[in-house]
Amino acid sequence: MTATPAPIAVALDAPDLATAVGWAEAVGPYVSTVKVGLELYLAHGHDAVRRVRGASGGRDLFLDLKLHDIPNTVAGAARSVADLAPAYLTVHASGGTAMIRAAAEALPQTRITAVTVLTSLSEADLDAVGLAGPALDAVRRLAVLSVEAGARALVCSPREVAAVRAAVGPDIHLVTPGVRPAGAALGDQTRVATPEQALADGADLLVIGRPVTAAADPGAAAAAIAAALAG
Ligand SMILES: O=C(O)c1cc(=O)[nH]c(=O)n1[C@@H]1O[C@H](COP(=O)(O)O)[C@@H](O)[C@H]1O
Repeated sequence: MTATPAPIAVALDAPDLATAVGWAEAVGPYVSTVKVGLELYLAHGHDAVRRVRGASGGRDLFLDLKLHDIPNTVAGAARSVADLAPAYLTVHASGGTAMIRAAAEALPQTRITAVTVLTSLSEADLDAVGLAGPALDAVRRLAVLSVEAGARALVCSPREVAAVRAAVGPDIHLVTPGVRPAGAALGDQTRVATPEQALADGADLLVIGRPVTAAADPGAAAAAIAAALAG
């Protein structure tokens, strides 16, 4: 077990609970956080969250449900997961100020984490959905709006993290998916950087899924990334 686990949230995007529990056990010694997202939560719910958290050795919980609805509904959804005491709960920043505030008020102990612009989206994708202009402009605008509404963490790509840090200051946790060790397959991610670069640019927590969980030995993959970050 490493003395200080690395600031990594491993995305436990597994089709079944047994696989997710195995990954959580393997990576728990090396990482600070485990992330449960829609694939696992929608199939197995609260029980899955408790099981993987236990298997990880009690690492912090990042509950990635990307809530996006009217404020009353989002507040209710946030209350529905209060007993899991997540350190982070995601909402889509584009849901707007009142929605983010409703989540923050419903779950004051949790860092409501606003997802700015998905790391899978390219500049061309943004054009197509009517968000013309550099991704950075939209990310920065949504970041500032979210923090003003009570978000205490933000998700952006590692390419934008330095600019977002400059815009929101030191107290907001910046979380970056779209992290790929050099040479790793990008999959569906487009706005990416290496773990070392993301951390150097000011990220507090790196979300990493397939580079760890698709490896032959997920524990060894997590340990290698953690060691690279420590070095
Ligand atoms: O909110 C997230 O965690 C998230 C936001 C985002 O913009 N991009 C993104 O990839 N994610 C999540 O981060 C994880 C990335 O997984 P890999 O691409 O396998 O490393 C997945 O669980 C995504 O759902």
